[in-house]
Amino acid sequence: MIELQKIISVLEGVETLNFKNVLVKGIAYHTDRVEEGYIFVCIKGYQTDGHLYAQKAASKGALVLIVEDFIEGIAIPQVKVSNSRKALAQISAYFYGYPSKDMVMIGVTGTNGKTTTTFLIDRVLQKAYGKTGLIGTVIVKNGDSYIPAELTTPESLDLQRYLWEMKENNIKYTTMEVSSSGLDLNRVDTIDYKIAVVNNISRDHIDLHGSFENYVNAKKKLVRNLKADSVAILNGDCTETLNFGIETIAPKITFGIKNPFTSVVAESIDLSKSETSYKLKVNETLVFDGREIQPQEFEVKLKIMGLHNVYNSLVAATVGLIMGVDVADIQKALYEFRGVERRFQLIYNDEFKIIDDHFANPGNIRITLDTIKKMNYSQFLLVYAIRGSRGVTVNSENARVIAENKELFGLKNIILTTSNDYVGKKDIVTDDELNCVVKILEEGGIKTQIYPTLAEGVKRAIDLAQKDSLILLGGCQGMDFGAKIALDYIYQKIVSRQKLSVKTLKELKDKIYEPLKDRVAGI
Ligand SMILES: CC(=O)N[C@H]1[C@@H](OP(=O)(O)OP(=O)(O)OC[C@H]2O[C@@H](n3ccc(=O)[nH]c3=O)[C@H](O)[C@@H]2O)O[C@H](CO)[C@@H](O)[C@@H]1O[C@H](C)C(=O)N[C@@H](C)C(=O)N[C@H](CCC(=O)O)C(=O)O
Ligand SMILES: Nc1ncnc2c1ncn2[C@@H]1O[C@H](COP(=O)(O)OP(=O)(O)OP(=O)(O)O)[C@@H](O)[C@H]1O
Repeated sequence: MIELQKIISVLEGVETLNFKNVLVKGIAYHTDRVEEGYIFVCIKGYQTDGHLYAQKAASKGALVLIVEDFIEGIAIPQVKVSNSRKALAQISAYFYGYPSKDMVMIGVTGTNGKTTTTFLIDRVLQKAYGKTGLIGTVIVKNGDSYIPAELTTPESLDLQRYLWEMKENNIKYTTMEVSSSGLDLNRVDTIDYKIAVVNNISRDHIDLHGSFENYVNAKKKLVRNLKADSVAILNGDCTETLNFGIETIAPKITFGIKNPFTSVVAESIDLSKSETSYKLKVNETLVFDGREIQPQEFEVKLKIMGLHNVYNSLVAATVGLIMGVDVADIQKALYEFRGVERRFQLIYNDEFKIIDDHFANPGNIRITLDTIKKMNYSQFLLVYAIRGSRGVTVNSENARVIAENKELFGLKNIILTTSNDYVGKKDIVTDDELNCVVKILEEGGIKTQIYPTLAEGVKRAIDLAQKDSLILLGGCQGMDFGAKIALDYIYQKIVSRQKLSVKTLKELKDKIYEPLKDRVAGI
């Protein structure tokens, strides 16, 4: 229990009403989580206003309200601040004893690749140091245990609690995804990142931020807040990302594959097989935390495919190098990693291949198609599930990138579907969303086959597949519905073609569903 006076001493310019120095047991920003003796922080949100729930919070036992406007008729102490989200971040960090100060915090932002890159970095650090923390879109991992994540970057209160739990578990290295919303909505205020990574910047989340400029500006907060003894790791092939360099006083390390003058570069990249390989070259002496890493080169091999994963693994290797991890451990950790679900995930690799990918924004679509161009296959089939609820602008931008890559698509080998048979009401694809995609593809000279349900679309692609075809399940496929439909259908087809004994049937089932067994394969 902490005195209210002490907690609010970390806030600037507060005004109080009915002040009493009560003892505080906890903090909540949602009424559902309020308990006796808690502070309730009233946040003016996008959907509703937390101030409207103050009475309910008080009746559940809240002892104090943090408000942006005093609320009449509630007798408990009220502390008025100019920004409740900011205040939530500050009091949460104080309440949990600033746990991040005892850890090396690594923050990864960027439009694409945050999840994969954080998993890869975590793998490298885990190999070297044993217990590590990882926070992102898929999971929150504290050493050996993990829970599914609610957001990419948790709300500040939850984030501080996770970090406190990690500190209690003696975790010294935590890697986390830092989303634009996380930065914009003060979720990571008070966290000092020792290493900040900016993977790449392209258009995304315009619906959340209002404009691309606002989105980029939100992301820049990550490097702006770095101290001089930290480091910014920037993608040297992406001009938008390189611009982040002038926003920070921290030293910079660049990585890339196109610009041979980046600090760390990947050369001789081979994407033609089911495994990826390249030569990592450190072009200059890297200095971090009193360590000097001399120019050198070594081989990197990956089980995960795709040009984007060359970038993601370059970042992880760079973090490993500057953290003093042995090259052999870096190589092993990167090679052992089997990928994260729906991130260019190879889910079937037999007479033909099936890859499952988000395919969600222009950057992600472009790099996925660029990778596909470098692969060997007899025929490429794209099952593209349009994103419901994202609107015409987002869907048109995505369709334009597909149309720019016309050379990949022969006659009618884009199968357009919706996931209306699987998603909830709010994600149903509207006629406008479907029509804008069809129009852009047709204007770009690409013909499509349209199937209203995901099940029909996926099955059609499998029926069309020939030896060495490559099927990409891209777009909104729910969590893994597209993958499940595909594997179920392949299983049924094989079973109906052959007379199999129970033992071989089981073997077949195990083999086919293997990639889905452990969907968070990074663990
Ligand atoms: C768009 C967005 O970021 N929304 C976040 C925002 O919600 P909001 O402003 O709409 O909140 P609201 O529903 O209006 O409620 C206002 C306040 O009243 C409280 N309330 C509300 C109802 C009630 O019964 N009782 C109650 O106390 C709420 O807890 C909240 O404090 O603040 C909430 C509390 O902090 C977040 O949970 C919520 O994330 C929602 C769930 C979400 O989907 N966010 C996504 C868009 C997001 O943040 N994504 C990024 C990745 C995307 C990127 O790269 O930027 C991420 O980091 O996950
Ligand atoms: N470095 C990269 N550059 C461009 N695209 C990438 C990169 N890494 C991954 N991608 C693409 O983005 C998709 C999502 O990858 P990942 O989940 O790692 O990114 P993310 O930024 O965390 O996105 P999300 O928050 O949706 O999980 C991948 O399937 C892949 O197609």
